[in-house]
Amino acid sequence: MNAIEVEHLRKEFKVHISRSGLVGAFRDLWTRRYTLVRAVDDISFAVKQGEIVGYIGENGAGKSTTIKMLTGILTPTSGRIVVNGMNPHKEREKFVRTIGVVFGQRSQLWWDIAVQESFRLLKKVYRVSDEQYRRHMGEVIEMLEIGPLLDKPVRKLSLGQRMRCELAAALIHNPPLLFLDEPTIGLDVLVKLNIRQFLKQLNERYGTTILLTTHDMSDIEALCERVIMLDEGKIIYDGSLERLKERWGQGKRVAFTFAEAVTAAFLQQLTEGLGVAWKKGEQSNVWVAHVPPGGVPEVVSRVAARCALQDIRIHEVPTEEIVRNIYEEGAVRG
Ligand SMILES: Nc1ncnc2c1ncn2[C@@H]1O[C@H](COP(=O)(O)OP(=O)(O)OP(=O)(O)O)[C@@H](O)[C@H]1O
Repeated sequence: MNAIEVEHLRKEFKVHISRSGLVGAFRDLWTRRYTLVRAVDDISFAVKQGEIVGYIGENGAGKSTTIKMLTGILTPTSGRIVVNGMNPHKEREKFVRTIGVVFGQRSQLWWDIAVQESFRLLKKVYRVSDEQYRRHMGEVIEMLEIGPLLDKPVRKLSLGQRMRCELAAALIHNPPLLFLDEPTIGLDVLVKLNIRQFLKQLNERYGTTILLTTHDMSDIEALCERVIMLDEGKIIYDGSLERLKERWGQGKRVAFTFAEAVTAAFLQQLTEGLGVAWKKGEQSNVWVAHVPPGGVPEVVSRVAARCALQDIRIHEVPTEEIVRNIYEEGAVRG
C-alpha cells in the first residue's frame, strides 16, 4: 500500500509586487499589483509504506511547500493528495495522529519546561495510553540516548540534544509516517550520525515511512535508496540514488600532487584524446583530473611517465557534486 499519493499537485501563491519610490507606494494604496508564484507545479508521485525517500532541491524549489500540503498545513491550489489513506486537510484530527513532523528550524517543545513535561503534554494531545507510551517511548529514548536530558528545560539543551528530543516528540504516538524537513541542519557530525542511525533503526523496527528533505547529501546517501529531485516546482528526477550516480556521476577524480610546478596547458596536452578535464586543486602543486570511465590507468601512466609525482589519490565523484551539476545543467533526462 502507498503511504503517500500525489497527483497533479499545484500550489500557487499570489504575491504583492510593490512599486518603487514614494509615488509608487502611494499608488500601491489604491491599486495593488500581484504576481503568481508557482511554488509547486503539477507534480505526481507515490511513496510506498516503509520507504525512505529523499526529497531534494535547491532553495526555493518547492520542498517545504510540498511538505506543508502533505501534512495539511497548506491547501493545494489543485491536484489530489492522499496520505495514510486520508485527505490531509479534510480529516484533520484523525490525520494528525497518523503522522510525525520535524521541521529542523522550528520546535514543538515548550522552551521553559522539562523535556519530559512536553512529552507528557503531547502524550495527552495524541491520547496515547500509559502502556503504549512506556513500551514505545522507552525504546525511542534509549535509541536516541536522551534519558539524561528528560528533566532539563529545553532552553538549556544544545542544538544536537534538542533535535534528538524533537525527534522523540514527533514519535510519541508511534506514527507510521514521518516528515523530516532539514532534521540535521547545523548539527555536528557525531549527532548527525546518531540521528541517521536512529532513523534507520526506526524504519527497520517499525516499518516507519520517512520523507526527508535535506540539503545535506550525506543524509541522503546514508538513508535513502530513492530520491525525488525538484527544480522550480517540478519533479526533474524520481528514482534510485544508485541510478542517479551511475548516469550522472560517471568517471573518477584523480588528484595528482606534483613534485614541481606544472601548467593546465601542459596537462591538457599530455592527456589529449582521453576526454579529461583538469582543475587546479586547493593545495599548491595539486591538479585534479576528471577522468571518463575506464580512463584512469592511461591517464596515470601518461602523467607518471612525464612528471615527478609526490602522491596520487583516486576518488568517486561525490553525490553533492553530481547533484550540483544536474542543477547547473538545468535538466535531468529520463
Ligand atoms: N507563503 C508564501 N507566500 C508567497 N510565496 C511563497 C510562500 N511560501 C513559499 N513561497 C515561494 O514558493 C517557492 C517555493 O518555496 P519553498 O519554501 O517551498 O522552497 P524550498 O524548496 O523549501 O526552499 P528552501 O530549501 O529554501 O527551504 C519560493 O519561490 C518561495 O518564495
